[in-house]
Amino acid sequence: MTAPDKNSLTIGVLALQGAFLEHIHMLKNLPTVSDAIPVRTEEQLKSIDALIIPGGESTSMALIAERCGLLEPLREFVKNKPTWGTCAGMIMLANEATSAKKGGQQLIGGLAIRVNRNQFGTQKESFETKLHMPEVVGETPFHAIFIRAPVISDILSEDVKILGRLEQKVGQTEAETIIAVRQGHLFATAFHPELTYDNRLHSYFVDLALTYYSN
Ligand SMILES: NC(=O)CC[C@H](N)C(=O)O
Repeated sequence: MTAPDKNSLTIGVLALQGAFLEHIHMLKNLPTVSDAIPVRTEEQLKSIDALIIPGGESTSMALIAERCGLLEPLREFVKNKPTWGTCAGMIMLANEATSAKKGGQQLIGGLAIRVNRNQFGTQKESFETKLHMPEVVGETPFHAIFIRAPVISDILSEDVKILGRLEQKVGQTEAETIIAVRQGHLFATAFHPELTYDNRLHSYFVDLALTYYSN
């Protein structure tokens, strides 16, 4: 792995659709981030050390990425650069998705999980809950916002580590359902951490990327 010659990173946020500005604001407050930029072109993708794929609508994001010729460059990027998918971004990073758009939808893939889209129902069924994720954020629980969120229904490789589960049953969805995972340099969360004032998940991801490049 070619190490970027620095101890702070340029992080990109895929800015085709969805909640990308909020991620950029969170990243700009971290001392280990030298720059946080919106990514809309292959050139911008080449200039960053790590990427966040935000929440939004995975079907629209995939269509726009395809039209901009970004789908293949993104597939190459995630092979060896740290990437974090949140909500729709997690769907994009997954190798497989159920409840996908009729006729199928394009994914970037790379993360060996199967996700189920819109697990909790429509916008009305959005909810907030506390999550205990000690390996990610220490002992203080993280306040998580789920908006038409997916869940991780299956883990497809032993390399995938479970980092978070629902603590209680939500509607028809059982407690213990997986909502955060990591596979080496790839990280995925089913909720929207950029919509809180808590930047511990962003900090975790930047540390993951710094560690990845220093090894
Ligand atoms: N908040 C979100 O990112 C929602 C994801 C959306 N339901 C999708 O399938 O893409």
